[in-house]
Amino acid sequence: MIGGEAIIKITDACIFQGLTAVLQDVTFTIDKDEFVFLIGRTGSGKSSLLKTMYADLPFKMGQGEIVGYQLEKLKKKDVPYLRRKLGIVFQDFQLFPDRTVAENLFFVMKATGWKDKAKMKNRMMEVLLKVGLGDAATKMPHQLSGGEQQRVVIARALINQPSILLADEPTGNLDPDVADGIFKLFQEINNEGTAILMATHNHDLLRKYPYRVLKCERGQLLDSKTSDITINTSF
Ligand SMILES: Nc1ncnc2c1ncn2[C@@H]1O[C@H](COP(=O)(O)OP(=O)(O)OP(=O)(O)O)[C@@H](O)[C@H]1O
Repeated sequence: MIGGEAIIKITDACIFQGLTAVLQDVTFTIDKDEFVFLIGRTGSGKSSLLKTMYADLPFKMGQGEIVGYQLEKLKKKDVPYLRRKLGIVFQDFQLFPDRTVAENLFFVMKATGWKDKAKMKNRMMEVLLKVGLGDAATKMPHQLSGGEQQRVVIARALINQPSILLADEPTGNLDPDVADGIFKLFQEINNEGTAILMATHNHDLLRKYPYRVLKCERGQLLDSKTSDITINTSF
């Protein structure tokens, strides 16, 4: 186990897409309760880094520990357990369009070992209330706005009380006002003790909220804790 309050500790890692090294010498730590932005130009490696964190891409070099799992030693059978401890808000993890919101949430619960119907129903309502959608359980995704659908995706990510949320462009396709609401929801979740690592291209958010920044640039990962990072250029 990693000491202190770290939830993610990556040392000398290399992030690969196939045989191509997308990022090299990646070293960073994220503590419990931290909110961290992940930025960089399109194609610079943000999604690849996040995917490596939840074992969608193999961890081939260096050491990595996330929510108590050693990434370099991770077995295929461990992956679902790792993912249970992470909340993942990704654009390619969207809702099933032909199932209600409740069915979408129950699907994840069943897949992650929930069995007791009453407990499942309670938890479903809890996470929907948390994201401000207490009346959405019986709706189909297409009956919800883009922002509301994103809230359901966040509710789904919260089901198993993750200690960190990994989010890839969660405000990407939303109007600025709606995006702001979604961002505030992430802040609330963070204030209640869940760490957040959020990839974003949204300059306004970065200017408005001076959280720590990790930046993918020319095959390296820069950290605002230790380097001067410009957020105005080279997105
Ligand atoms: N499935 C894949 N197979 C092979 N190469 C990939 C794949 N996905 C991404 N890449 C490559 O890996 C590099 C990093 O891509 P990645 O998607 O991680 O960037 P990103 O910073 O998330 O970009 P964006 O801001 O556009 O989402 C790019 O050169 C990209 O072309």
